[in-house]
Amino acid sequence: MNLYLSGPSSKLLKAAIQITGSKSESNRSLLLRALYSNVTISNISNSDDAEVMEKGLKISKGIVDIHHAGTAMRFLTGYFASQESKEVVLTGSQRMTERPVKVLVDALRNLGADIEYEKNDGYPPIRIKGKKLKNHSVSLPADISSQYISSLLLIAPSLEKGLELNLIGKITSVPYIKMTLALLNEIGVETSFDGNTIIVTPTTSVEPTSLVVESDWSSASYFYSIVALSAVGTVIKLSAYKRNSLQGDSVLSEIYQKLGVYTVFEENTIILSKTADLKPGNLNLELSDAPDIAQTIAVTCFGLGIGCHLTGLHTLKIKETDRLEALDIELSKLGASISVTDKALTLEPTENITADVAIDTYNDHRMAMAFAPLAMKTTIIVNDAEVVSKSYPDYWKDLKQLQFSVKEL
Ligand SMILES: O=C(O)C1=C[C@@H](OP(=O)(O)O)[C@@H](O)[C@H](O)C1
Ligand SMILES: C=C(OP(=O)(O)O)C(=O)O
Repeated sequence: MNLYLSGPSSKLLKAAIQITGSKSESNRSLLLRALYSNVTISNISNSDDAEVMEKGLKISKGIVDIHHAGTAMRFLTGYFASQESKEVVLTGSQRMTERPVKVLVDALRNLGADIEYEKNDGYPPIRIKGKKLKNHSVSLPADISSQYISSLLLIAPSLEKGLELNLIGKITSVPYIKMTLALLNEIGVETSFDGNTIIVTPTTSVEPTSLVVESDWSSASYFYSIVALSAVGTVIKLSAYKRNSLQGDSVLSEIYQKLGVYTVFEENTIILSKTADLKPGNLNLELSDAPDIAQTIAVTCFGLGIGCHLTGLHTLKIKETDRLEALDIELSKLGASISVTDKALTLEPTENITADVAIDTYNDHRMAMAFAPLAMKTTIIVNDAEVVSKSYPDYWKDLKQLQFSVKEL
């Protein structure tokens, strides 16, 4: 499905949108519920990634296909490795077979797991024979993906002696590790994170706990972008958010203030207002704590005609696509002056945006969602627009609510 988009006739927007639950919090909560049956969950994400996670957790034998869901791949690897009597082959989309799992598999093997590669060493598909994991201490590199660490932490309290992790190298995507620990704490598991060492106490049962998933901040980023590209006076309300978010992407409220978007909290709603037409000379940001909002920010800056220098992007090459390359190609088509390395992106200020360009999305939901706000400035085509369902199935419906014209080609 390719979509032709144009923005609302008035650039002064007023709207209120309910955003689905965080896929990161949902997939952690689902795993914890599978381990501790008296955990209940509300505001769970309606995304494909949460759906494949929920289905995967119910399978005991045979093939578990998690499609494009990185968290499901990594979290289920730890889960199945520690579940006696289960034997599965965990696999996913073509792209998933190119996303590395070696660091996690090595760590689990060191704990005693039985995991074999079905095709290429270091990559899915993998055959996992569940076992009681005997060891309780392991070291692993922490600079490639935090999902490996979260996977180990999620099963940690169910291990006989708990778990001690020694993290090697510069820890990446730290807020996601803290989110995992916070959710463990919420169900009553004791943890500590001191320097490079994380310790999780063994826990056989937990008190009945109801986990309320906060709505997804990465999904909110596209509305921050739309507000930044709109006229002064625009107000968009998003729910349901928490003042003390576990999601690192909540840093959006600080970042977009530099682009004239002011955020206030009112109960469980964030109110985004365009208060000024700001044009900072150049936006310099280090995003290793919030990699998923890099595409949104790069596209917003392009739409505003300002330059940016984004660093800390070393994880982007192994996500749904090589996001640095994809941004380079697609922003260039629109007339951007952009350069990328394997961990940074630099955009020069440009005045003009080429109209009616068809943006390729590379099976990456965030390519589709990050480029759509440019319809505030020009007409644009988004190819294979259905990719958004990975994290935000209602995205196009919600843009229509903002009076965007969304037409199938
Ligand atoms: O743990 C999580 O829920 C996630 C961690 C991040 O991945 P990396 O740790 O691989 O950067 C992030 O990009 C992904 O969307 C979700
Ligand atoms: C990187 C992402 O997801 P995952 O790694 O879970 O596939 C994402 O949603 O941007």
